[in-house]
Amino acid sequence: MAEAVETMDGWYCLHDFRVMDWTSWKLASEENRQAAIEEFQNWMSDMEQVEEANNGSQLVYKIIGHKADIMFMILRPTMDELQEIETAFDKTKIASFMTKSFSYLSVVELSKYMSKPGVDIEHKPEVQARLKPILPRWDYMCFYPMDKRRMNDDNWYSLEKDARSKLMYEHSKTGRKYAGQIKQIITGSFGFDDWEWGVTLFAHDPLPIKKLVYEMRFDEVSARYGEFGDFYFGNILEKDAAANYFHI
Ligand code: VOV
Repeated sequence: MAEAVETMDGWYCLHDFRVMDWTSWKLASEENRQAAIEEFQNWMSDMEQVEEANNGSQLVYKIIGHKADIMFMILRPTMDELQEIETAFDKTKIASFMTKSFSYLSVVELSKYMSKPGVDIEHKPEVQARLKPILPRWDYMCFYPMDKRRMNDDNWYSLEKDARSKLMYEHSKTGRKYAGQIKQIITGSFGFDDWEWGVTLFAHDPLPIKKLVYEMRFDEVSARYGEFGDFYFGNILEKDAAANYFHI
């Protein structure tokens, strides 16, 4: 029987996608809209204070296309905090002008495929920083969920660990070519959501994301074993730009 690889798990993660009901928003009074925007910006400020205290991190993106308008990516030490944040947002004024289109629950994950046996890397500061990351305020974000295939001869979960490590090494070599252009956060979602991992990529320019995802399609681990869900792509929404975004 193939051996599982040990994972290191960090902050819990919620990707929360909302669709804006622009028609109701337009029908609301200027005063109500203003109050909703101010409350939203205050909510973002409160979240930023949590990040400054290093107790979590979050970003808001404007999703391009019709799958959603806004995505919150929220990282917190406990799953309970994610639930509280989701409910707190649901109770805001602006949330009553939004519907929920999709969500994804996971935990920041690093696997020990690349670590030497007997060496404890989990407590190294650089590993802890990757498990509890302050999200990069980069302009573009791409999110998609994925599985590793279990079909006939292409079953990731019956491959021996050495074979999987070799494929992951090839995967990391492709990824490293994009150092400085793309930051990836892999979150594990076994038991938490419908897919096995969430992939969140951050970039300053959209094109390297396309190039990386395309190039990785040819890595054996993706070509033979990767199954992918819907892709979401967005532009960052900073707190100070929120008034302009919601302005009618
Ligand atoms: C941006 C570049 C980039 C880089 C440098 C990179 C490197 C690495 C390393 C070194 C490791 C293993 C150790 C760890 O860190 O866990 C991983 C792990 C993983 N990756 Fe990755 N990945 C990247 C990027 C990257 C992308 C774009 C994807 C999506 C694949 C695609 O085809 O669309 C992906 C997926 C994953 C997954 C699902 C895992 C966990 C697999 C498992 O079975 O446990 N990843 N990844």
